[in-house]
Amino acid sequence: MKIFSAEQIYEADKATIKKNSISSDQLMEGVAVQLFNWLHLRIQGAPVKIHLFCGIGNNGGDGIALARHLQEHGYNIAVYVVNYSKKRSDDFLVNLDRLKDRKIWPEFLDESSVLPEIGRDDIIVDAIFGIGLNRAPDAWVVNLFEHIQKAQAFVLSVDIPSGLYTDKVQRDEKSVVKANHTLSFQVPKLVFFLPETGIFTEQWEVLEIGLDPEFLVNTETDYELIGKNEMLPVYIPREKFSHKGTHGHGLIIGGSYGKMGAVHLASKACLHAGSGLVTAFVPKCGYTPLQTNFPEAMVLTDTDENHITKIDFTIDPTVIGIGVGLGKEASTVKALDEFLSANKKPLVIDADALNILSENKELLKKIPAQTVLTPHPKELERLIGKWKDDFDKLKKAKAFSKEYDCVLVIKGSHTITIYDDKGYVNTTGNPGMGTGGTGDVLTGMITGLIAQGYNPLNAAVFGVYLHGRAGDIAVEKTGYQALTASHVVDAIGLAFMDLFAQPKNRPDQGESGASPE
Ligand SMILES: NC(=O)C1=CN([C@@H]2O[C@H](COP(=O)(O)OP(=O)(O)OC[C@H]3O[C@@H](n4cnc5c(N)ncnc54)[C@H](O)[C@@H]3O)[C@@H](O)[C@H]2O)[C@H](O)CC1
Ligand SMILES: [K+]
Repeated sequence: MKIFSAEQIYEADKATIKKNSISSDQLMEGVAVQLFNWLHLRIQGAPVKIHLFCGIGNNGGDGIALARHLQEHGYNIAVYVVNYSKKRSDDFLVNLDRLKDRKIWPEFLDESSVLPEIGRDDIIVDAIFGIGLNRAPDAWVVNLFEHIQKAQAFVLSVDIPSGLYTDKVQRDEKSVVKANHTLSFQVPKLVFFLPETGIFTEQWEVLEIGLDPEFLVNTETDYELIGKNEMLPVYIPREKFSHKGTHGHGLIIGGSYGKMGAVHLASKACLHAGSGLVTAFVPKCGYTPLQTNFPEAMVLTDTDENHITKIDFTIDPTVIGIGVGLGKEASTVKALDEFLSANKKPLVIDADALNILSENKELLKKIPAQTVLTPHPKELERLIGKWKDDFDKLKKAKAFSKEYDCVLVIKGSHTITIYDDKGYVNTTGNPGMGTGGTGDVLTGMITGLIAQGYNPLNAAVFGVYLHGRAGDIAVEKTGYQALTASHVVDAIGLAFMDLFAQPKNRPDQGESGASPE
């Protein structure tokens, strides 16, 4: 699913209005009907008090139009106009008049108003600011946000939590409404997926509002949300007469004394992701544990007992995953340098191999085109430098990807894979996966996918998706606390099979997601 910028959403509105020969007011009416249907289906006429806080732009217009539908169906409503500016939008005014025609007089709130009482069991509709927010809200509006928060009532945000920008981070946390649920029009907003801004909505859901499909299909976006629908076309089916020789050979290089489990997990994940063969290249101390515990893997060893000191092998792997459990001994740094100078195979680089690259930036020039790098936030910072906020991080990551022609997998609760100018936002995974070894599993999976013929970008995006899905499947049996990296490996096969499972029937809902908390 494409993630559009605010500018593109405004363009989509214009294209829809033109193509369908409708007015912007009719588009808003369609939105209001969708909002009403969503609420009505859930509260089914219950006498719960609904407080609608409406701004004076089109987000406010949506709220005012929703209020009219609620009133027509006998709901117990209170409507407030948050008068933060004199520049009211035309469609807001049209809907305000319609409301007044029905003898509903909203309460106009400004700096001097006494704020309304809100019960804990009431519902709040937040239609104060939408995607048009372009500067920090005034202090009295921030006070209102705090008042809303203190009520502890259920907050439903219209399109986006008020106070949240679409393209930058709101510095002051109090200047954003914290929504329990956000109904986002037609497309999700990028800010729902970034660590600094995703915290403002617990759940989000897309409401189809009938924007022009041709515009949506033909417009390229900077970001894409990755779910099953995006991954199914990427999947490479197994051919009947294929054999282990046609599914590639993944080589996992890493390990050091006390960190051999990382290689075990990555190699196993590589095989479970479908690599025909897997070889682990480790210091000598890894030979016996790997051969004993993981019979499917072949094992090659360094001459050194405890660390990698020279990467020397005669096999011909399809792809190499390097770095898990590697350590940063001086002899290992030298070995990595020599290896990168000679290597011509596709690479997946993780963990200490990334740290070595960060400390020896000249080595980055030696990585092959489209190498996949899988940093967690600290490793990323060492690679690309400190960032001001999440948007700056993405900008720097894109510049880095271009400079070194690499695929950058930014690991997090919504892992974002960056290649060139584009970002792929993952939707699978859960907080149980924040546990030692899951990163090693991901490295192994991406290596295993490249071994089978996936191009590095597809392997990274698909690997991240499957990894999260495997975690989601595994956690159903273990719970968050007990989930381990081994459980994730064991569920990789189920994650593949889940691609072809029939979706559960949820006719009333669009695509949706929840923040991990
Ligand atoms: N395709 C769609 O998604 C549709 C969305 N709709 C809704 O329209 C809003 C966007 O409406 P817009 O009028 O452009 O913006 P806002 O409602 O967010 O209004 C903001 C308004 O106020 C000005 N402003 C911005 N920041 C401040 C500030 N800090 N203080 C005071 N004033 C401010 C700004 O100039 C705007 O004029 C979208 O989110 C949806 O809810 C449509 O209903 C139809 C299609
Ligand atoms: K809003």
